[in-house]
Formats: sequence, structure tokens, C-alpha cells
Amino acid sequence: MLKIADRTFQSRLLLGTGKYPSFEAQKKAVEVSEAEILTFAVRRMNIFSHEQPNLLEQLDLSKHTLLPNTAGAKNAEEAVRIAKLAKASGLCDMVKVEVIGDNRTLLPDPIETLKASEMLLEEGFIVLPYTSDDVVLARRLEELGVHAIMPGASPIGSGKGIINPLNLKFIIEQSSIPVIIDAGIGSPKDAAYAMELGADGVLLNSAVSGASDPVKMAEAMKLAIKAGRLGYEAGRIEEKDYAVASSPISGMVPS
Ligand SMILES: CC(=O)[C@@H](O)[C@H](O)COP(=O)(O)O
Repeated sequence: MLKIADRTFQSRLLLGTGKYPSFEAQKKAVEVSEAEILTFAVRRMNIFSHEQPNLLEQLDLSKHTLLPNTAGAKNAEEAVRIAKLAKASGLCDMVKVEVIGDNRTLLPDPIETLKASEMLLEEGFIVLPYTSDDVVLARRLEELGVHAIMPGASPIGSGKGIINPLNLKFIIEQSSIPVIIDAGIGSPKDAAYAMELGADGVLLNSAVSGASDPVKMAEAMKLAIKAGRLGYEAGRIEEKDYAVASSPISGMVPS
């Protein structure tokens, strides 16, 4: 079970809603994924204009918690404005803080992310910041009072998977709030790896929406996250440099 603030979720997969080939594919992928938390970019969503098509209308919202994100914000003030807009629409009081500091890599701006998180906490939001895999920043955000921390595996949409497992491990070890690995997941093995490292959840979008078969990939990600979590809970064997026979040697009948 994933617990964020006072809310609990059965699914540890958080799914993005952008760039699906069609509303139909998106709807089916969301269903098959069993993801309860769905994130969407407030600035790219038509939440106030009822005449325009809105992909949220395609979904059964009673089954989901919406996690608006502040994608497009370049500083803390913009992020807060976007979050307030989402709250005013009555969608949710939970927000994914996303303040991009570099257009080419889409890496988050650590200083503005920290500032935005502080401002949003003061406004009473449930705050989930998307951050780099910086261990100290993760600690500073937790000290501030954020409700979960979402370090990136690699740049958004890159599909490169986990490029710094050691930093993610350090963040997971030091955190007493949920750690959700966000962005850069390319394939089910990356999602399983994140969970095996001890993450509480994985947020992904492009790997599913950009797959040749998004519905099949949504299912694969669901299973990978479950498998990774089970593996983590089961406790893997220690890695060794040399072979250790897997059949017992003592008590063998001499040949
Ligand atoms: C949808 C969303 O929030 C993205 O900004 C997120 O970080 C996912 O990244 P990927 O598309 O790389 O999975």
C-alpha cells in the first residue's frame, strides 16, 4: 500500500496522461495499468473551457486521484499560480511541483522547486516535488514538510532508465516520506529496478504513451512494479564475485 499524507493507494504506479496516440488508447492504458493516481499538466489541460475536448472526461474519475502538475512553470511564483488554478477547478489539493530550470535537459530547478514547495505547503497543499536525484536537496525538501519526494531516474521523456541508482538508494534510505521515482523510465526493467531499490512508487508517462502498443506496455509496467516491490520485500541474495554452488555439497554420495 502506498500512503501519501492521509491517503492510501493500492497501486504504486502513477501514470501520466500526455501524448497518447488517441483518447481511446489512453483510456484503455489507464484502465489496464490499474493506476489510481493520474498526473496531468494543468497548463496543457482544458479544465475551464467546457466546449473544448478534455481528456479527463474520457476517464472514470471516481476511480482516480488526480495529481495536477505545474509543468511549464519556470519559477516558484508560476508554479504556485498553476497549482492554485488546479485547486480552484476543484480537481485536487495535491500537486506535483515541476519547475524546469533547463530547456534542453528539462531538469528541475532545485532552488525554485524548494521555494515553490515551501509556498505551496503554506497554502495547505499536499506537495510532491519532482527533483533531481540530489540527496541533500531531497533531505531539505523533507525537512520543509513535503509529503513525498519524486527524484528523476533520468531526463523526462529520455527513456534512459535509472542513471544514478546509488543516489536514489541514498535518498530512499534517508527518507521517511514516500519516494516515487519520476521521469526517464524506458522499459519495464527500469520500473522493476526502481522498486527493487526500495522506491515506494514509480511515476511514468512516455514509456507507455509512446510505446508501439501503449495498452500492452501499461500492463507490463503494472506487473514490473508489482514484481519489483515483491522482490524488494522478499530480500534478494547478496551479490558475490565468485561462484557458490547452488546444490549442497555435504552429504553427497561419493562417486
Ligand atoms: C507526466 C509527467 O509528470 C512527466 O513530466 C513525468 O516526469 C514523466 O516523465 P516520463 O515521460 O519520462 O515518464
